[in-house]
Amino acid sequence: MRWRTASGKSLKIPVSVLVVIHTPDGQILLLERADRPGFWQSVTGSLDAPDEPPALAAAREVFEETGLRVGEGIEVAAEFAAGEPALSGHDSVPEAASPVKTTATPAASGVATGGHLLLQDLHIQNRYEIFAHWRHRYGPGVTHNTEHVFALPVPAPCAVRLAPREHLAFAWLPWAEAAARCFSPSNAEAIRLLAGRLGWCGRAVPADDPAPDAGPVPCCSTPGVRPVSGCSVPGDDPATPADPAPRRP
Ligand SMILES: Nc1nc2c(c(=O)[nH]1)N=C([C@H](O)[C@H](O)COP(=O)(O)OP(=O)(O)OP(=O)(O)O)CN2
Repeated sequence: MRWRTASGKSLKIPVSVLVVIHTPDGQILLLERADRPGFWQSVTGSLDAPDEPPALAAAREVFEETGLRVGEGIEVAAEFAAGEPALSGHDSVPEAASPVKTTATPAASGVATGGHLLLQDLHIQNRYEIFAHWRHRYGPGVTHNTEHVFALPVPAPCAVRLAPREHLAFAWLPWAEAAARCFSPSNAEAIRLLAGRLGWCGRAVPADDPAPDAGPVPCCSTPGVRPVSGCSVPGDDPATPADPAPRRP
């Protein structure tokens, strides 16, 4: 979102949220940016106003970008659970998405209802250098952005309602594939962190007290599950997306 200055110029506030939407078994929802096709990411967005609480911004961005409402249950259509798109229109389920498993129980109508969606504040703040190609959207001299990280567990992969001006497609991917596909280093790191915490790597790791000499969690880049502080930026402007874009209709 943009913040309008007194002069009427619309500028982004350099404080944003990142919301990793995931299933219990490590499927991650990724969205393909409309302004950069082939660039995939979790839900992101800047604060609407300097005093907007990050948790509210996270819930707002989730709704704007996916149609999912934090605090409400979701419906997983039986057809989608079987691997077919549940919604018509611009939404798509790219072939790259893994076979869908659902823990929800189909009701007589063919629609299964999940539990309430609860946002989880991971209490992680990443401070990253803003890519050169996006710096013009911020005020003069602004070079860094602070990103607050949240997770949103959902019971099963579901079709989402995209905001066509912001995104072209969505995909549910296994966590390792999703992390590899994200263009944003801090997004990939958050997914790997969740994989360590939730045991998708093969073993669960306690969040608060990883053994100091335990070494890295297999298949996670983050040793233990210590919060990321100050995400490193390997390159300023990624010339190409992490992976070729999944197929779209
Ligand atoms: N090292 C960097 N990592 C990341 C950067 C970056 O500039 N450097 N940027 C992002 C953001 O995903 C990207 O800037 C988009 O941010 P977002 O706030 O979602 O902006 P949008 O234009 O999509 O939208 P609003 O919803 O209007 O805020 C990630 N990592």
